[in-house]
Amino acid sequence: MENSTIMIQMSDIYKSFNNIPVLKGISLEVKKSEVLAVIGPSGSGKSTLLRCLNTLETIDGGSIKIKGEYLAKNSDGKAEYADKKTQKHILGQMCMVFQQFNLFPHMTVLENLLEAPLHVKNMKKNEILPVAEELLRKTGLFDKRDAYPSRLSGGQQQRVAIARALCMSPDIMLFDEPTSALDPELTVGVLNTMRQLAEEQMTMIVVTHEMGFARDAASNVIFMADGNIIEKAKPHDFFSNPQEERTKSFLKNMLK
Ligand SMILES: Nc1ncnc2c1ncn2[C@@H]1O[C@H](COP(=O)(O)OP(=O)(O)OP(=O)(O)O)[C@@H](O)[C@H]1O
Repeated sequence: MENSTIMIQMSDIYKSFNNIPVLKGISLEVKKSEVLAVIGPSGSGKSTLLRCLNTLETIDGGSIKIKGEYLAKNSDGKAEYADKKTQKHILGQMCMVFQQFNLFPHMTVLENLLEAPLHVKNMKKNEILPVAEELLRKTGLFDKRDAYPSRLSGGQQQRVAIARALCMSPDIMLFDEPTSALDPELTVGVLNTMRQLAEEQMTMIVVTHEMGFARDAASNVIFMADGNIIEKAKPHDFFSNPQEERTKSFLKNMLK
């Protein structure tokens, strides 16, 4: 159940690629422990929205606040980013999981988990090892700890990617279509791991085409089309009684 602390606040976000607007004044808020599902047609700007949150893309206008701290501030209609130190501090609180798992192929599963805590956070191995092992147990991957990623199924690799992100103890997890590259039978394990995280009160934004997950694991759903948020609602209302025509026709196609 979400509480009232605002973890993410995006206000009036604009982003263009080659003068073509992709985000057209997006505003949203995510509260602590909220699971926000972002759905919408291909090209509507969902991935760009997430990528702007973790600075893989920069915004042109608007502001982004994470846990009350400005990552980017609106200044005369333009976005002005915080200094590098502040950015690093803010970004250290968020981890992102991608469609392609992006594991280090030359490292074992365990080494993948330990890499960032050891070399980004400068933690000691005896501090982080028990955390990593516990995460591997939780995601059902403990017996794979010494395997290389190429030996794992896509679903297992994605669960490693999630465990690796969690090893950084983030307050916020961003998921960009985490099951889209997986065969349907492999999505279940990944979605179950995400459901478990949601039950443990992790604050999450999940860009997904998995309507089942959005319906029963999300606390709120937004529908994006053409760079705008068209509709935002609680999952039950969103799926049983969408208000906007574009949402209705999207859902009709997706739930066919
Ligand atoms: N780096 C880039 N350079 C140029 N155009 C881009 C870039 N990244 C995204 N776009 C364009 O921005 C628009 C939105 O893309 P985005 O990936 O955010 O959509 P999406 O809703 O996540 O789509 P999908 O569901 O297919 O992943 C698309 O028209 C895309 O071609």
